Amino acid sequence: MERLLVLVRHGQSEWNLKNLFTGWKNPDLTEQGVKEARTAGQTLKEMKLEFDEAFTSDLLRAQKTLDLMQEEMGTDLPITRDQALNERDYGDLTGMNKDEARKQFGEEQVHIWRRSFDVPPPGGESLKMTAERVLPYFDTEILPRVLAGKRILVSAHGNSLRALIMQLEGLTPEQILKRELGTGTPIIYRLDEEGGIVEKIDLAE
Ligand SMILES: O=C(O)[C@@H](CO)OP(=O)(O)O
Repeated sequence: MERLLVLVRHGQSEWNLKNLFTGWKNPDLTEQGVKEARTAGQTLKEMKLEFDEAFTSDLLRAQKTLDLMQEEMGTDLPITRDQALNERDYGDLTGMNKDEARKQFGEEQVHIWRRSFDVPPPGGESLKMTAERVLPYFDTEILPRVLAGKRILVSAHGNSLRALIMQLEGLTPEQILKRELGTGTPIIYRLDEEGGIVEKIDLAE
């Protein structure tokens, strides 16, 4: 039985390009983001990976990434969209330029908001809070399917995927916060019957 789980962060969005805190805002992909998504689909096709179902967030950039990947793979998978997989909510920082925020609040404070485990940005979610909604969803909706032999593709976001990867790979908060996920770069996992990792191929490495 092939217990295949592939995670992909959406391609570059307009707000990634403008260096704005994005969170639950809904910008589209840039031209480069479209290319990244297509390349991700082509790569999975070249690797002869096949899927039974796909999951994505409630946000356009992740949904569109999945659609473009499917176009390249020539598939029409059943898709489940859920806001549990959305990006971390950046609260009051949403829409602010990341360099401007550093000038206003200081480099260290902004780093704490972006990459500490349990300090939320004002009015937003910490990675811990993000994990508290992503992981129950993963554990009830996605993992059981993978363990039952369904091959699953997940298109989501930098911080919602960090939460997933932290659990999957058994990483500490320090380890996961150092891990940056490239846009449109799939990570391929094959799991054993208990959800342990048998094989991991990170196309960014
Ligand atoms: O702005 C955001 O929503 C995220 C992802 O682009 O940013 P960060 O890398 O700062 O968590």
